[in-house]
Amino acid sequence: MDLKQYVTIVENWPKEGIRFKDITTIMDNGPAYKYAVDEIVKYAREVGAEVIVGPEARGFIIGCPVAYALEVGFAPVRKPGKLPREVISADYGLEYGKDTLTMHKDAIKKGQKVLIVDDLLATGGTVEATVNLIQQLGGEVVGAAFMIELTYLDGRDKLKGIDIRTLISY
Ligand SMILES: O=P(O)(O)OC[C@H]1O[C@H](OP(=O)(O)OP(=O)(O)O)[C@H](O)[C@@H]1O
Ligand SMILES: Nc1ncnc2[nH]cnc12
Repeated sequence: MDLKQYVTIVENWPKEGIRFKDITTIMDNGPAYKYAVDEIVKYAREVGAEVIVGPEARGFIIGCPVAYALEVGFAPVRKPGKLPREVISADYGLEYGKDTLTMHKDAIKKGQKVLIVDDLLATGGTVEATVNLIQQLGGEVVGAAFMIELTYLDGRDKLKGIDIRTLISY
């Protein structure tokens, strides 16, 4: 399937100069959504993922159905003040901003094989912070999977040593 045809490009959103890749037009198409999830499920099986970790909010849209299909758990990465119990934190930069990410302290077991799933790899800041969180908890990052990669932002440079799978690139 040519998944790219289902991505909508929105010019100058949320800021002047950004070409926003809107994935809601993948999600609202049943076969396209299923194809994207199934491709990441295949990859998750290859790398032996024991738990899926996904960053708020678009990482939930794609990460949760992957975890469901594999019958493994899903651990959310959230912005500060959202998780109710004891958390660990990591700072990161975005294509259009700066923020902090958190995870529950008991979200990952030591030595657990973790696959990070998100909709899109841009500068790599979100995933770099997510890797930091998983490693603080003693998890082993076995891969990172995205529907979309913005290759011109060189996100892979921040993720040296991590196996990366993407379905569409710009
Ligand atoms: O590679 P990076 O430069 O870090 O950018 C990629 C991240 O940016 C977007 O999330 P955003 O923070 O906009 O939050 P959202 O999912 O809640 O919309 C996207 O869903 C990725 O998580
Ligand atoms: N250009 C972009 N489109 C969609 N999501 C993004 N997250 C970071 N950069 C993005």
